[in-house]
Amino acid sequence: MTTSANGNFVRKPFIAGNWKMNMDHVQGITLLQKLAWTLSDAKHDYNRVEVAVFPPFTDLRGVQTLVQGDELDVVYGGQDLSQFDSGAYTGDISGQFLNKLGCSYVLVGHSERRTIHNESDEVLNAKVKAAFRHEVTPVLCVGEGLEIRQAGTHVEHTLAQLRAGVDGLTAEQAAELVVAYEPVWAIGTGEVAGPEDAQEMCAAIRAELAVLFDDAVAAKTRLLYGGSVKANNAAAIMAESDVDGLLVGGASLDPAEFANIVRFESHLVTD
Ligand SMILES: O=C(CO)COP(=O)(O)O
Repeated sequence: MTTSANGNFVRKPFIAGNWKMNMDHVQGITLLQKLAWTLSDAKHDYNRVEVAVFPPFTDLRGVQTLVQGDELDVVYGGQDLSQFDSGAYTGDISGQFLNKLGCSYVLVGHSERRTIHNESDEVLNAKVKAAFRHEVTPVLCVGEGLEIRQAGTHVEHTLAQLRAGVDGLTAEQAAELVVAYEPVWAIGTGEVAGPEDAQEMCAAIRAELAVLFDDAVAAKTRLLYGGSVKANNAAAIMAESDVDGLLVGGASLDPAEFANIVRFESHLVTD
């Protein structure tokens, strides 16, 4: 992350937990309550670091009720949305429904959607646009598999996904968008990309946004890293100048561990 002379962050850090297909709606409420209590005990400043969770669709109504009832500052979002607004699309979820449930964000193009559900760049671009149509901010996920990393073409590959994902967006939308770099080989494997790998790609994404839009957009878009993030590696990754946040899978299911990731600032090594 980048700080200005007064110690404030230039872009507000964003720490997000992707619960994937874990936690039924009862378990989800317990997890969120524990997370909120832990952060409250630690006097977490939500104005300084934004905290988001991405529960399964079936948990969202319960999450909304808890967030509203207890006036939590945690924001939340869906893990996917349809590129369509309504109609005969069995099993799909409209961005309008997510908006109505108070979702601030939605994940688009997670590698598990790209691989298991064969979602193409064209479909993902339509989903990004659908999210904006319904006033839900998309978190566009990009990243390479192991073979591409080994071939050394990971930057090219990831930037191609980025270009396809943001095609046709306005500068204003691009500045609001969040992009998550998640190298597939580092997801759920315990294999974490080093802070320098995260920085290399986030810097490349920012430079590409400056080319596709302009410098002002590139300076605003928040870029996340995801892949085997834990409390013990979060601070080092967040110390990189172009990394503005973390998209956490497994470790977000443990409220104490996730709270420690949110509180990465207390783990920063100071000279
Ligand atoms: O895919 C991820 C978050 O979206 C990362 O998952 P893990 O943190 O479990 O590696």
